[in-house]
Amino acid sequence: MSEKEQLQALRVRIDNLDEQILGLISERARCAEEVARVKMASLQPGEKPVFYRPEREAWVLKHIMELNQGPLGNEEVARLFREIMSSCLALEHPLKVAYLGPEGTFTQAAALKHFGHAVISQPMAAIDEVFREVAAGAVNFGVVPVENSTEGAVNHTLDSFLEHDLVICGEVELRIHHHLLVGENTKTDKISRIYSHAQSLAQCRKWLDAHYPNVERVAVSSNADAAKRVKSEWNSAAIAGDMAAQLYGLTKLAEKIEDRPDNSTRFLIIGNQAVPPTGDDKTSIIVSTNNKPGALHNLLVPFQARGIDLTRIETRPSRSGKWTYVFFIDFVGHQHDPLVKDVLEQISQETVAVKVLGSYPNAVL
Ligand SMILES: O=C(O)C(=O)C[C@]1(C(=O)O)C=C[C@@H](O)C=C1
Repeated sequence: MSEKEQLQALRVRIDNLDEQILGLISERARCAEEVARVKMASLQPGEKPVFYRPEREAWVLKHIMELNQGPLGNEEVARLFREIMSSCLALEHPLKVAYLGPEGTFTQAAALKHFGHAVISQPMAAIDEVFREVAAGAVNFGVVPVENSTEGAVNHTLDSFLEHDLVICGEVELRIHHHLLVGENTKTDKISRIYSHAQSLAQCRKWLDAHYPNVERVAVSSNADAAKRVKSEWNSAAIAGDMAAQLYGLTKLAEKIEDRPDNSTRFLIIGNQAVPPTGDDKTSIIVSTNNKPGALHNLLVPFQARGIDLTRIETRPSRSGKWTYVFFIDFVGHQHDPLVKDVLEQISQETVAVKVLGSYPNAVL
């Protein structure tokens, strides 16, 4: 067979497979519509339907990854199914999600990675605004950054939990790749200013010291804002990611300039809905202790005694008294697990206050 004939035969097979895939996706979507009808029909008076089920979504994605035998990688197939589920959920009920904007930020990329592209995503100017939109019920969920592997905690997010009564419903981790971006009018040999968010400038500090030691570094409100500014300036560049580059039509003068190749950011999904256990969960709590010697040690011993793994601990000023602190603690397990219930009971006896921010599935993707 000639190359042309071979390609033709293969394309006929692909067309045939696509038709079958389309038929199956449509059948799945009809099932999701049916699921929505069942959810609506079984509501008690005054009860609101819960269309989005993160525990079920986590199960579906893990199941697909377990079944997958290639040649596509696990992450790739999970991403495809994430989008199918996102479209099915939008048929049931379109989700509104607020994120730390503007458009083109890594937080938007995290929101789309977690919910898929069928959500209605709304950029907010500040982390606190994301919390307020969710608390007011203007959107179903919010997405905010909480920690970066190079730069540590995002304090605005931690502090917002002290002011709002919201639940953590999920987490998403994103590999952060920064690029040096320029516009079509930029004179690349005359760059005198580099814009980016302070955290991104910090994540690229060594690269900047080596390549642009004498260029002014200007911290702005987001990487997307940085990208927007360079469009109209001929002597400046921005550090931002792929989404911002695409959105503002910038080109990459240098790619992946972050100092650490494993640079990642963890984001939280905040909402009003408690998530049932999946068997692979994490719980986040805030604890305030007496300002006494050994308070932190006493707080941690009950976890150690039960073999519960702590995945993170952060300290922040409590805002209710000078030199008093609260601890943000993440650990493995769900608040309904007997062992976790037990540890929460014990620490609530030994501390001033314990607040469970939520139990949620470990990030699948
Ligand atoms: O199983 C459900 O409850 C559904 O609504 C279906 C479905 C899906 O498409 O698989 C859609 C949205 C939910 O977030 C979880 C799963």
